[in-house]
Amino acid sequence: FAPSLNPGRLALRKSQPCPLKPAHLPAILSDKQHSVPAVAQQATKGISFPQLDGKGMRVGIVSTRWNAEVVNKLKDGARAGLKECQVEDSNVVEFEVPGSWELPLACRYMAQTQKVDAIIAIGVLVKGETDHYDMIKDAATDALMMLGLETGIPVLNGILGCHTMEQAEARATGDNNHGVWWGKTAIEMATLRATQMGKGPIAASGVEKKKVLF
Ligand SMILES: Nc1c(NC[C@H](O)[C@H](O)[C@H](O)CO)[nH]c(=O)[nH]c1=O
Ligand SMILES: CC(=O)[C@@H](O)COP(=O)(O)O
Repeated sequence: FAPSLNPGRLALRKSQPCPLKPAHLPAILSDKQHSVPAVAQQATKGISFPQLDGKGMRVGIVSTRWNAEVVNKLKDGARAGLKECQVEDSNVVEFEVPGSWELPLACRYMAQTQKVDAIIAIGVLVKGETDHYDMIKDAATDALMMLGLETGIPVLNGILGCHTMEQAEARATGDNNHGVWWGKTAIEMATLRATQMGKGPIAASGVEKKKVLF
């Protein structure tokens, strides 16, 4: 079992049983011997991050007003994740769109300015009575992926596709707030872009101050 790189997470979780089958243990041990109650598995889900330095990085958050209550919690999580990476509040630019369908285009407007190091798109799709959910879920997530590949700017997929509002709430709450991971993932990918492509950090370069588009 590889320990978390983030001491904070490790400290929070050290009293919980490890749900992973340690790679170095003999294969003779059955999965059953490693099984843990569902609740513990849920609590230990997630990802660890290396030490990240987002100083001087400028990050966009585009979010929906659909399912605003949960979306706002995810946004809080994303801001907290960015803060943990030393991104200054003044370097987080935010705007809203009606629904998840609108996220890719709004993110594209933001990406085209070339004044952000990463963009986090946040929305919550909850399956209703019609096929509308499936149409939006696949199209919007594909479009976000294409946008990142097309522009080279990391575009985070912060769209939750849930069958119930409870599922969405659970993923926007406490230690399971996915927004925190999205914030950190944004900085990890922006750092990769900076080191591999020599692009960014935007705020440190002062580029964003030359012409204000948003
Ligand atoms: N049902 C949900 C929507 N629907 C709205 C669409 O995203 C879009 O705004 C409309 O079709 C106009 O283009 N959006 C969500 O984000 N979440 C939903 O659960
Ligand atoms: C605009 C919508 O998202 C809506 O038409 C979806 O309807 P439903 O959630 O009942 O499938």
